[in-house]
Amino acid sequence: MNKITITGGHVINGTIQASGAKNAVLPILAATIVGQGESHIQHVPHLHDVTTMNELLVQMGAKLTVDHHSDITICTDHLSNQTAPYETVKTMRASILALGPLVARYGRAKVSLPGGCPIGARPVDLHIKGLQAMGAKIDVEDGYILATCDRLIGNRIVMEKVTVTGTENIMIAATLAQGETLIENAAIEPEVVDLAKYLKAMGAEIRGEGTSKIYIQGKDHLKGTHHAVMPDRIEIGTFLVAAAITGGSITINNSCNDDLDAVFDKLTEAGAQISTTENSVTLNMQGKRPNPVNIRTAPHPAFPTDMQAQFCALNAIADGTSHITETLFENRFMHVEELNRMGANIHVEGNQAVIKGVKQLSGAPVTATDLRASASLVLAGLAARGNTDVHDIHYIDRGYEAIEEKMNQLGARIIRN
Ligand SMILES: CC(=O)N[C@H]1[C@@H](OP(=O)(O)OP(=O)(O)OC[C@H]2O[C@@H](n3ccc(=O)[nH]c3=O)[C@H](O)[C@@H]2O)O[C@H](CO)[C@@H](O)[C@@H]1O
Ligand SMILES: C=C(OP(=O)(O)O)C(=O)O
Repeated sequence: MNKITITGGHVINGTIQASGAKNAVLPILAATIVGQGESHIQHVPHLHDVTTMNELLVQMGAKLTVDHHSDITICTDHLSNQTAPYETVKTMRASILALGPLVARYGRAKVSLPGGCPIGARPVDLHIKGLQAMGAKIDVEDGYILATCDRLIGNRIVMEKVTVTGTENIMIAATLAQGETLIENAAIEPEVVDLAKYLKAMGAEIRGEGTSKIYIQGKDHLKGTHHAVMPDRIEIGTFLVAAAITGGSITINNSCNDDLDAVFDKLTEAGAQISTTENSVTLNMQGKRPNPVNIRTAPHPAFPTDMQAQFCALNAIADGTSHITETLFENRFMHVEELNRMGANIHVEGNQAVIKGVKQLSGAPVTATDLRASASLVLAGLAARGNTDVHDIHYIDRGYEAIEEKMNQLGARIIRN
């Protein structure tokens, strides 16, 4: 079941519910480590990465139960093992998020260095430097980060680059440190804010989340709590593009519209009509061919790199030429060659893709190379003439809950085989 077949040419039309955000639930699950007692987490999406993070916590000694379809209860009172092994970390880079919480709560952590990821080198030097600034002793041996401390001590940490999981790792660790930590040049992504909301409900004292300066006053203990995970803005963006690329219309309930300004702006520029209510968004493309849109990815609130591949697919059938510049990851254009196999005309020079829109893509066998590359190939398949087989589709299950069910509910023809 590692291939899906999309029969193109069916217009996306209808209503779906957004799932909980992958990039919020993963740090929140890691943050359960710093609490005592049970946490009840709602809107947990069924994703491969979530299963991996849960397995990691259970291997460490956490007690975890699935209460309803998407609610879990987790208790991390007795973690006898503070290791994140290579076998787990190599499939999910977010496992690095166990480092800060483990060393903060247990004074010890052994986390495998994340493996080379197809979208770029993705070092974790800033996670390490931040924890060192708080007094952790860190050695890298045999592919593992070994961190130890008596108790972390709050400090002023200036991040050399904006890093989302780096900010999250330090922020979680600082909640149990002695004294105050200031993270400067912090990431302001909505998922960092959702994590801070969870930590504050556990009793943490945090100010400034959502800005580039986050202040954390360390506490002796934190307790388990309730939290509902925020909606997945990248899933929402991807389904909006699905409607736009087929000339259709869609309403997505449980949307976080304030976090999607840059994506809405580009879809509007592409010719879509977008309207919102407090927690839903409706896009209508009225059967039109998209206008080409230029994009430059950058940290929030600019255009998200996790939506870049999907807009490559949209621009591939646009009426004109567009330029997409990727500024975050050095190797995030692997979908381009596959889109070209489907008749797209895209040329990559350095960190820029020049896309000459074609009237029609045609179905072809293609191979997914990473999570968002898979999404872009599915989107292209929806608009293409004939059948598209996307091989190595397992990547998509890292980040999209029940993607073929949701797409088929909207009129797509997708089967997994
Ligand atoms: C689980 C999760 O939330 N993943 C998201 C997170 O990844 P992730 O947190 O890994 O991405 P970062 O924000 O850390 O990466 C931003 C840039 O900083 C560099 N860097 C990062 C850390 C470090 O120690 N040293 C360093 O040089 C990276 O190589 C990259 O060029 O943010 C990315 C950028 O929005 C998204 O694409 C990912 O979906
Ligand atoms: C790159 C992504 O995720 P991760 O950081 O988990 O690899 C993504 O969600 O597009």
